[in-house]
Amino acid sequence: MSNVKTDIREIGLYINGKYVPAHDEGTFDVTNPATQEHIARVSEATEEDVDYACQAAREAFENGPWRTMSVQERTEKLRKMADIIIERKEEIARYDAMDVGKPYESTVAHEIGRAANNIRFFADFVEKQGGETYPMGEEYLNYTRYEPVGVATIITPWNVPFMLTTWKLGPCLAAGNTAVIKPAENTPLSVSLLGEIAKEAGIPDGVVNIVQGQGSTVGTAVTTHPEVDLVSFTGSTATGKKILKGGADTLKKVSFELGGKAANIIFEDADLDKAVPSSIRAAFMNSGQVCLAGSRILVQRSIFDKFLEKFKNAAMDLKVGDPQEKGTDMGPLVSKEHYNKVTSYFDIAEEEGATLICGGKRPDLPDHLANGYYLEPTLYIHDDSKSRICQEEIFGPVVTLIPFDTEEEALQIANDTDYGLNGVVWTENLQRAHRISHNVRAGTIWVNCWFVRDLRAPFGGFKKSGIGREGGEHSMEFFTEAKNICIALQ
Ligand SMILES: NC(=O)C1=CN([C@@H]2O[C@H](COP(=O)(O)OP(=O)(O)OC[C@H]3O[C@@H](n4cnc5c(N)ncnc54)[C@H](OP(=O)(O)O)[C@@H]3O)[C@@H](O)[C@H]2O)C=CC1
Ligand SMILES: CCCCCC/C=C/C(=O)O
Repeated sequence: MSNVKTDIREIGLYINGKYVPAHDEGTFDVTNPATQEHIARVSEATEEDVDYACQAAREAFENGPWRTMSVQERTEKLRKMADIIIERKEEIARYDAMDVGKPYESTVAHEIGRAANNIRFFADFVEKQGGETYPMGEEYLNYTRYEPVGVATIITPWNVPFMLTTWKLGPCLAAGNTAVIKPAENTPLSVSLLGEIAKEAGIPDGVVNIVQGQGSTVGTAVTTHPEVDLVSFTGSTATGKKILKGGADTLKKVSFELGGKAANIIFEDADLDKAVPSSIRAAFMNSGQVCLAGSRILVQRSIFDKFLEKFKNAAMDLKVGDPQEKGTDMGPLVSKEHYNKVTSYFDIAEEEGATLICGGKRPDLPDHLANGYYLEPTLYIHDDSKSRICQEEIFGPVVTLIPFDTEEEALQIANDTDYGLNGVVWTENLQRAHRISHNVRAGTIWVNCWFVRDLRAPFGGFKKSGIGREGGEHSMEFFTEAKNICIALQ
């Protein structure tokens, strides 16, 4: 079976270097959230398929050339993979636009380049990686090797399917592990291409495998399989807990990037010409379906009205529409189920006494988009930081403005959450910027900017936003076992 491209795409599982149907030939359908059109029929992995994929990954790890080939040879193949991703970036971005509803223009301009860079960066990283040596006088010498762990499961969410998968696959493969990837069921298209991309890059069969299907079945099977040594997961906190429990019996090593509810704190001395457009991006990029979204905007009372007016005008200027079209800022939400979840917060907000400033409904759109899951950028004001709209991850184009008076109050509100993925501070006062950055309990703090990424930096969450860190040496630490070798010299 090939990864055939017709109007309705037929997508197989990718196991041991081939696209194959499921054992029982079962499939599931994928729809385009912009229109509800049926766009793909995807093989749904059974437990036998998951077992076949995990065994293939194990065999490739133990007996294939991947783990033992020279770093130069391995990284050459990874760089080739990155080159192919760039060559095929339009196609990959079209796929993300089709099943996620992600605006094509920004995906092709930013996300796919980042995806290629995720692979290239870790190829470069391992090539430069050294080890430690600890001489014990003239008698003994210790030296350290960083060896691959084994078979990794990579589970990614629907909001950024391709880029987030490569963010894990890059260090996984660079370290010499093999992988079984399970993309989100709603958005299998772009990630399915990684099989043929790996093959073309010369990566041996069995090193990259892709199983498709539901989280509750295929996800559970692949994260509890005895041949799987480590699980790198990005998704919700609720699923993270299940994976941790399911992996306990076989002591799987885990790295979790989970949900968020970031505070974006705007002090009265902030440069609003920068803070407003950046806060708009933080609120509404990817229709707000972003773990790092600045969904709680804390604004100092003395500038509250001024900020509100500018922010509201900018939000209402965003173009909501067809993700395939140029100029679209916000596409639809990913699915009916998710649309229902997000819109349920409109009732919750009303019950909680929040003030609706704009949005809270579907936009008027042309007939061909009448069935899409679109929402207007939605803005509330609420001063109860304990309310559900201020506490829960809505994961849609819905943000709440919360007024504050003092720095202490801003910090108290910012930290009043179970999450701790990231925070944002806008101020021209250097001392205050440091103070706030040190005291917000989150894995990344952006000062006078948002979502600026250096792939060497640690990335991950405090509290219920994750376990472990990704990025540079942090990813490599997860995907390797450090081994000490002690040699008697006399
Ligand atoms: N911290 C970070 O870097 C990021 C975090 N996220 C978080 O991801 C979440 C959004 O994604 P969402 O899809 O709703 O999250 P889910 O946790 O529902 O799904 C994420 C992935 O896990 C799979 N999955 C679901 N149940 C299980 C299970 N029991 N065992 C194994 N795998 C399972 C899903 O498959 P299926 O879809 O088929 O059910 C999907 O592939 C948000 O909370 C967001 O904050 C998103 C991006 C970045
Ligand atoms: C629309 C892009 C959102 C990306 C969210 C997660 C980012 C992770 C990373 O940069 O590694």
